[in-house]
Amino acid sequence: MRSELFREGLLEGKVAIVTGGGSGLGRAAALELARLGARVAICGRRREPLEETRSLAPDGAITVDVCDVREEQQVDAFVEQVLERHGRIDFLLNNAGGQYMVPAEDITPKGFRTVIRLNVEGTWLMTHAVATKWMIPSGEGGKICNVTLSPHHGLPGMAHSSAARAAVENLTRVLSIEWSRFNIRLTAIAAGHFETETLLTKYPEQVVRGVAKTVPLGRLGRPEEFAWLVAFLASPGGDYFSGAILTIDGARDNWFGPYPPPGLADESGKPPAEARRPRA
Ligand SMILES: CCC/C=C/C(=O)SCCNC(=O)CCNC(=O)[C@H](O)C(C)(C)COP(=O)([O-])OP(=O)([O-])OC[C@H]1O[C@@H](n2cnc3c(N)ncnc32)[C@H](O)[C@@H]1OP(=O)([O-])[O-]
Ligand SMILES: NC(=O)C1=CN([C@@H]2O[C@H](COP(=O)(O)OP(=O)(O)OC[C@H]3O[C@@H](n4cnc5c(N)ncnc54)[C@H](OP(=O)(O)O)[C@@H]3O)[C@@H](O)[C@H]2O)C=CC1
Repeated sequence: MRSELFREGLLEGKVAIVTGGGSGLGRAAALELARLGARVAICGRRREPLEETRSLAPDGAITVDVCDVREEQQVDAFVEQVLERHGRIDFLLNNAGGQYMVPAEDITPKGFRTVIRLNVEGTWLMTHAVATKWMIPSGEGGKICNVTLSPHHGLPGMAHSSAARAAVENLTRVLSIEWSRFNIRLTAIAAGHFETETLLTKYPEQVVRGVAKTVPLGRLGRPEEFAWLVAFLASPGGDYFSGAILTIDGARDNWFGPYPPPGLADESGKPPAEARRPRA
């Protein structure tokens, strides 16, 4: 299948890594990069979903490795394997991540560490390995894109993850400065609510039922909308983006709920305006 948006061969010759490529946003991104001609290496903890992603891509476009991004030795071995196989790495999407929903007072020290370790340490280990094994010594640089969370003003029930994603966004900013001398460009995509299978099945039913109503556009994002942004960043169109946090969330960061709020609009859907007072 061809990309619905971009020209064929746009990413010919490029090599990309997508962590967590076996499902949801990671799968959508890996498939779009592969459709555009990139060779894509995906990883995750379970082989089966990764193989399924591979089976959906053009023959030979996607390779699969089991790798837990929290484990330093596995990350090193994975990156070395990709370099052995493909000889270069142009683009890294740190998509593997997540959390569980829980009131903050019920987060145990182990639970907090678990979420920080996956999102912050996992992202860091992969970023550091790709930079030090290829992007810096090759002299070629490259692009690294992290996945974070919108809303930035805090997501109740996800205190651990809100903290972790803020850390990843600042890491993105500081590395975009430090590693500009190596021509490494870093961005973060702050994703709002996307209709992935995990989002629709992992969280409590009442949360899933109501989540679109917390988005001004009134709907969840579609995985392909995320994948198009990733492909754009990987393409020459993304060459001058660095240090930027790109929020893709149907305006969720700026408001909590559909706009106009229910009950406030007139019959045509128009929000109210105050009457002008006569001048004294
Ligand atoms: C509206 C939503 C917006 C959507 C955003 C998205 O990101 S959608 C996409 C989202 N996608 C994802 O999130 C995908 C990736 N997420 C994951 O793999 C897991 O959610 C993970 C981050 C917990 C890591 O898993 P793991 O296998 O490494 O860890 P483990 O299972 O072995 O747990 C270790 C410790 O964590 C704690 N703890 C864990 N769960 C709960 C709980 N429900 N309750 C309470 N506590 C919990 C507990 O302390 C446990 O230790 P214990 O008590 O067992 O000794
Ligand atoms: N869907 C949404 O609305 C939003 C999603 N996000 C973020 O976007 C990313 C993708 O989300 P989504 O596709 O919805 O969720 P998924 O749960 O489908 O994706 C997470 C992927 O990461 C992999 N993964 C998890 N832990 C590890 C690990 N330790 N090492 C390697 N791979 C791992 C999982 O595979 P496996 O279990 O086999 O390891 C899975 O394929 C996540 O970071 C998520 O938090 C952010 C905001 C909103």
